[in-house]
Amino acid sequence: MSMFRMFPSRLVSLSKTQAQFGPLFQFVSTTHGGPSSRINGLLHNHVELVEPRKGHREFRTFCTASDLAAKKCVPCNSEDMRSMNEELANQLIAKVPDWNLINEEGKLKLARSWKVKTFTKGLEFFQAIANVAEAEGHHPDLHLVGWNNVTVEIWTHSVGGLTENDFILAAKIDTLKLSHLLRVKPN
Ligand SMILES: C[C@H](O)[C@H](O)[C@H]1CNC2=NC(N)=NC(=O)C2=N1
Repeated sequence: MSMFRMFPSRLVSLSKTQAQFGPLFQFVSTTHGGPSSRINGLLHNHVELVEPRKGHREFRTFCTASDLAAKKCVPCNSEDMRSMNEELANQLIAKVPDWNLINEEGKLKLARSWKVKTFTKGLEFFQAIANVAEAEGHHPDLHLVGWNNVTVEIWTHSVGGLTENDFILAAKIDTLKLSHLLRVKPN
């Protein structure tokens, strides 16, 4: 499949850096937002062109959670960083199925909650996540409520929404071995 083809536009925005190196690709809709758009950037993962639906063409990337976890967050202050739309967020949330996609007054975020064994194990939990966040230069919002309820929210503050960085961080958090800190849910 040729890398550059004209497709009806689906306004999806990622930073150029992410589009070049990510398994995703960037649609650039024409200025008038009309039907033509171009794919640019490398398609790292198999992309399937789903049958056109009423003039739209849909793409599915097959990047997996481990693909996301193996990637690196890009600096959030790059000038071409923009938040993604809900459609792409709904596609990407499938790659990190234990996370929830929340919409807080129009602001999209990723969120996930756990119950920890003790208050101090909650702090250990945060420290393990903080180590990943510091290594990535991308940071979550951490909540420890009622001594053992932990919630992690991830979004890109510089754009006020979601970017691929957020999904990368969520996928990396999911690779951490933290079950020893967690209360086992009564079955
Ligand atoms: C320069 C550096 O990219 C910024 O300060 C980072 C730090 N960590 C961050 N974390 C998150 N979640 N969003 C940001 O916009 C952000 N910006």
